[in-house]
Amino acid sequence: MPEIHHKNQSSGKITPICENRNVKKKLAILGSTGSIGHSTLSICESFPDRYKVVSLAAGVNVEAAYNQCLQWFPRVISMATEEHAQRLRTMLHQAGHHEIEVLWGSEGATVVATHPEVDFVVSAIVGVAGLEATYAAICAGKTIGLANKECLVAAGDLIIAAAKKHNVALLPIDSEHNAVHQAMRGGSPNEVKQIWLTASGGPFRNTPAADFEHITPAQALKHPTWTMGQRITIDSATMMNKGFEVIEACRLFDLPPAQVQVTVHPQSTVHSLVEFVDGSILAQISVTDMRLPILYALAYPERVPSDLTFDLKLLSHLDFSQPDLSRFPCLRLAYEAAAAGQSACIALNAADEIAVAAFLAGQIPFLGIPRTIEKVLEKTTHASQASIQQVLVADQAARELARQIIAGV
Ligand SMILES: NC(=O)C1=CN([C@@H]2O[C@H](COP(=O)(O)OP(=O)(O)OC[C@H]3O[C@@H](n4cnc5c(N)ncnc54)[C@H](OP(=O)(O)O)[C@@H]3O)[C@@H](O)[C@H]2O)C=CC1
Ligand SMILES: CC(=O)[C@@H](O)[C@H](O)COP(=O)(O)O
Ligand SMILES: [Mn+2]
Repeated sequence: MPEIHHKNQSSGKITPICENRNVKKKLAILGSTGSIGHSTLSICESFPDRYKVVSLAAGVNVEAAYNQCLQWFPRVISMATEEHAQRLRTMLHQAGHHEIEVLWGSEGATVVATHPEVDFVVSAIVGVAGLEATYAAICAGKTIGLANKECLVAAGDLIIAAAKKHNVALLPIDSEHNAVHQAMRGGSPNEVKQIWLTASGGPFRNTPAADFEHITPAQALKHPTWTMGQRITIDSATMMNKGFEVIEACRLFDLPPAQVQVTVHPQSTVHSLVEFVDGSILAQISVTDMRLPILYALAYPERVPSDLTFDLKLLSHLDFSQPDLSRFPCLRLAYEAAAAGQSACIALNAADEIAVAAFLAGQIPFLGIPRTIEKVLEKTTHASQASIQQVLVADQAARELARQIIAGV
């Protein structure tokens, strides 16, 4: 059995580099209190002369948002609800900080993302909750560091069209797409034969099918190689995360699903591969630490020196194998949704979000996640969504359907 190295995401600090740069990139961070938000702020700490935090958006973690305000003094911060914004405002006012504007909801996050001083937006709110603000940032001409894959699953066509129209760079932070983005610099798009997204296989890579029904949330939340938020961790356990990533890759790199392959690579050191028509395969290899793809996106097109070094000994044993679609039906469902079109992709993501929450709440078993999604997809009819508002309407309908299925109505 090969030894798989320990998770090291965001462990330790990158040695701070002071460069006395005159021009700093000015950042909005959507999802600042989450795993990606935390890693992004760690980069800002390490490169104080390169990056300045202008605005933040968070959900319900008022304590963390308050601490970030005291460290970064953003011009504006937004919370998920009015109640959470009011609690944060009160804490800031009691500490004598009246200068930080506190907003809430999707509108508040949109103000954060489109702030006139901001030139780079890190999109890392989890789920479709981040869609409106990300879309608005693109339309406002901001460069996007995109971690939020659900945006591309639900509204990929609209996002890509807006990015083209406004000449905006969408720089992938998701580790696999970041790897593909790096490898793509080795050839032109029409020279690509196919891409290979690596999948860790999650905590149940070797679990027999008969045991899947009894998987608990605590077991599913133990990702073997990455430390991440709860939704993506469960999605990795079902391999829906890889399904979303297939759709994300189709959108970002303008490829049909047949040219986006998945290979199970439990070491999570090869972050993905691009196969070119001449037979060459370019892979991106680095530490299992999200700060590297975040730094790549923030610094692009430059490369910034860091001490996120990779130990070549970790390449002494690498495994790659085919995913097992019978034990991981979510990956099959995602390929089917990708082929079926936008309405199916919206339903795929919405049903998954509801089903994952129900699993974590102990309302459905692990296998209830794919069962719920499959039933929602069966009942989803094709319609065209020509605006973000129409996407959100379809998203709400699919959520309602998933809730009804879970309730057994
Ligand atoms: N973590 C990772 O390594 C990777 C993550 N991604 C993607 O990045 C995104 C973020 O993931 P991750 O950081 O792990 O997730 P987390 O759950 O750790 O963080 C989610 C963030 O979103 C905020 N949030 C949730 N709901 C709302 C809302 N309604 N309004 C405003 N903010 C909200 C949370 O705020 P609060 O905590 O205050 O409630 C938190 O800041 C996801 O789309 C994920 O798929 C992609 C690749 C890797
Ligand atoms: C870090 C990252 O990009 C995650 O999306 C990761 O890929 C999840 O691991 P899985 O490969 O198990 O889905
Ligand atoms: Mn990923």
